[in-house]
Amino acid sequence: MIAPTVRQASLFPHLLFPHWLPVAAARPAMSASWWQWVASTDSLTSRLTVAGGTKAFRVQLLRQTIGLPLRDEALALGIEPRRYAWLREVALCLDDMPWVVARSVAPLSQLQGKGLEGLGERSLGSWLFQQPDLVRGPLYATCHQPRFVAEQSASLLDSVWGRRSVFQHSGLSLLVQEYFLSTMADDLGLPSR
Ligand SMILES: C=C(O[C@@H]1C=C(C(=O)O)C=C[C@H]1O)C(=O)O
Repeated sequence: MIAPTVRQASLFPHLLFPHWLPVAAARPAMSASWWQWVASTDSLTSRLTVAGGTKAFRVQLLRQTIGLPLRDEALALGIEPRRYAWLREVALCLDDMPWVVARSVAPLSQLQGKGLEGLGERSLGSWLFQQPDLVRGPLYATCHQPRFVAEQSASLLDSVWGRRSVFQHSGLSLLVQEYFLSTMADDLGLPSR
């Protein structure tokens, strides 16, 4: 594959981007404003709450079930594709306007005793970032649209940037995939890429 020039990467990222790139490799195609969001490693819930100002932050649970992960999700978690997993899809909303949609995946066999099944509309981040031994793996970025399963998630598919990483905590590997929507760009005056 011939390496794209910075100009090509910024003009036609969809054509030149493999699905997931290490976040630093995606930087030439990303504005500085978006880099601040996509490359951040602290809690997205906290950042959205602050950025939203007086807007009310809410986690809208779109779907939470047991099912088979997508092939690239299983690869990211280092599990067999045919292994059942905990699947969670949410929209992170400010004043009921979705700014981010997220899909998280964890191997079912690793969930015992973690209490994640009862998370409901509490933010996964509020649980994750309380774990003292939490380790976050490298961040990857994409400009491709998310592949969600829940119908209402699919209708939200207007992602500007996506990112994902694997969190490790006491024997649990949790893949968290977050897609920043154009509604967030509009509300915060962020660039289109
Ligand atoms: C990982 C975090 O949790 C957020 C909340 C999620 C949820 O409730 O399912 C999913 C992804 C995150 O954007 C975070 O706040 O950084």
